Amino acid sequence: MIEVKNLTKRYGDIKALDDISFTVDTGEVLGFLGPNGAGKSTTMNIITGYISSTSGTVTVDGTEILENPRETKRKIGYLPEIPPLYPEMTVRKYLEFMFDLKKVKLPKKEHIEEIMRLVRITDMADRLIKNLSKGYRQRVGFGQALLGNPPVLILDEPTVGLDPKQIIEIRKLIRSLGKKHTVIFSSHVLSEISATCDRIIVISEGRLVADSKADELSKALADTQKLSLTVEGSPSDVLGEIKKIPGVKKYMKVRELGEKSAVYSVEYGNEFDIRREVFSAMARINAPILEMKSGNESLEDMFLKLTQGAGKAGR
Ligand SMILES: Nc1ncnc2c1ncn2[C@@H]1O[C@H](COP(=O)(O)OP(=O)(O)OP(=O)(O)O)[C@@H](O)[C@H]1O
Repeated sequence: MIEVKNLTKRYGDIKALDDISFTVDTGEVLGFLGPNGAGKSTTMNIITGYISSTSGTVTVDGTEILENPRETKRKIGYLPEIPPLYPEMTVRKYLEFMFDLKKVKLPKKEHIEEIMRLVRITDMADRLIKNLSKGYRQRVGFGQALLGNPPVLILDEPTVGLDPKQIIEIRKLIRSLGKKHTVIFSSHVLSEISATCDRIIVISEGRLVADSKADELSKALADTQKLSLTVEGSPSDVLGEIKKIPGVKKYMKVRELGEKSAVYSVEYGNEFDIRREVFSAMARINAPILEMKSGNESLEDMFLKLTQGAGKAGR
């Protein structure tokens, strides 16, 4: 359905995208994951025809965005990071306005009613957009993206700034839209993407570093867990005991805290939960644990791992 080929984008000296290629099949929900500044918005803006690439092509259902912008754009519903809403309009007026702007050729009233039902904003139809909560405003943004029933939906960080309840609702909405549409949706949060997508593409500094099924990537990234410990006692005794615990892969003293205690970092296999063993081991050597924190890998760790092992998670 979507074919992105050798996309490169320069902004002056900055190479925002460096030879990115991927395809998205019909009906697939693709997550586009990357830290801030990785090039997600740039890619989405090129796919939707808002900006041009320096080189490379984007084809949507057989038509090329640069050669055939009008026809190609009609196949795409786009929800930018900041949806283009008019706060002084009511929800219904705004959707009618966007319907006209997009020159949609469907029965207007019925189509807008259907979309409002789908994104569950019918109750808000006559409210001014400026009086809506952020979650409802985001739904109105989804509504405008759906005008004309485009087969492809491109959603740029659709859950940013929403509270946890709103995030769950929007995830549900994306999953239900994924039944009828091909969806690309970007985020810098792995859990966000893995909860909603079939497949994940990761970009970092403008390069594609992983392309894999959602569950495979989460599994690959989650094979190691980390524990941070603050323990009072002799570091050599503490490290000697940690070393003996089954499942421990890496361990080190991170820093000393005064004369008596130190912070340690322990990495262990995901199939283990070593917290109880750590507790018993430290009790054996009479070394009180002052703090124990489980920490999954940070996004930075994860990108480092992916960038170093680029292609490993690929399919
Ligand atoms: N109009 C522009 N002029 C110059 N540089 C730009 C422009 N737009 C983006 N960039 C740069 O291109 C790179 C990619 O930016 P982009 O906005 O695509 O990243 P992103 O992954 O969407 O990040 P974010 O989540 O922060 O929006 C960044 O280094 C950014 O500073």
